[in-house]
Amino acid sequence: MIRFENVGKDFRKVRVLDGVELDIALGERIALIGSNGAGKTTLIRCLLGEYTHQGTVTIDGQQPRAERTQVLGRVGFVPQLPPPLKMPVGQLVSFAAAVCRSDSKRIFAVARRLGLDVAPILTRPFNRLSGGMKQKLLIAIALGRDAQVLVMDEPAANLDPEARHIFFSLLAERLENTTMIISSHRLDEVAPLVNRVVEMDTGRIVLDDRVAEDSKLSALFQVHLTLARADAAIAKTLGAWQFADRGAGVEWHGTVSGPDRLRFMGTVSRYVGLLSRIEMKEVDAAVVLQ
Ligand SMILES: Nc1ncnc2c1ncn2[C@@H]1O[C@H](COP(=O)(O)OP(=O)(O)OP(=O)(O)O)[C@@H](O)[C@H]1O
Repeated sequence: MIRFENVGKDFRKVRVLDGVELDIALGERIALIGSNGAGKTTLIRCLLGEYTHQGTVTIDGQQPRAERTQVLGRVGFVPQLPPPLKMPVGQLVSFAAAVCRSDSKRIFAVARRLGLDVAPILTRPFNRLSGGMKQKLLIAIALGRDAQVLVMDEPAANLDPEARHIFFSLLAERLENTTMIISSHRLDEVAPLVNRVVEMDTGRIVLDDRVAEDSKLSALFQVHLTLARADAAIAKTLGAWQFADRGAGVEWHGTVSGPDRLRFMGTVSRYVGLLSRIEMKEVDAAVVLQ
């Protein structure tokens, strides 16, 4: 589906991509990881046809640079930083729907599932939305269409736990017929979403590995924590994960998305001295949890 052949890129004589070779099949979900400046965004920009480069990039045989309109019609993109657009939200969605041969209603429906009601903000300039609202709208634009390729740069970074769970469920609905590339600095953020990990360092691919898929993207875990004593800092953290206090600040209940398990454990590990019990059980996501 996607092929990078000996792709190189220089910015003012500085080598930023160097002989990148990568073949990605339909249905593969790639975590593109690497430290700051490794070349991830540059590789994505080459895939989107935004840069000239050495070597060849093809999406299903088409070259993004030469056939940009056709290729972009098939690629959904969620950028790491929202573009500074002053365009009103309604106009932006109509424009995106027209370019992607989709329909505004479909984009609005995805936004609504993510918890963003677009109706009251149709006339508001995009750059006046909050970070989370912008992210939800950009995800809705990318997913509210029939894209065969989804390219996402840290897509869930600004989402609250509930919206993250819905986002993972939306991705789960697309697994069969979509190729995904998810870029991140942190493997723990994206590893549960993917079946292959590609790591870059100074413009080269230094690791290309398969990942075992033993948990569904849409999985949900019920979590019960018992603390040795109540503590304001952990209460605030658990509150941000939408956990409920079930007993004097020491008994906490909540749900965590399957792909967020590692992230959740990482967060609570900061308070390991306070944890006297932790129980995590997979539950049917369709069941309404208390
Ligand atoms: N437009 C540009 N002009 C000059 N240098 C650039 C440009 N874009 C990127 N670079 C340089 O290319 C290198 C790779 O940058 P890139 O943004 O691809 O890395 P990255 O892996 O996405 O990093 P991050 O995780 O920090 O976003 C960096 O050294 C960066 O300074």
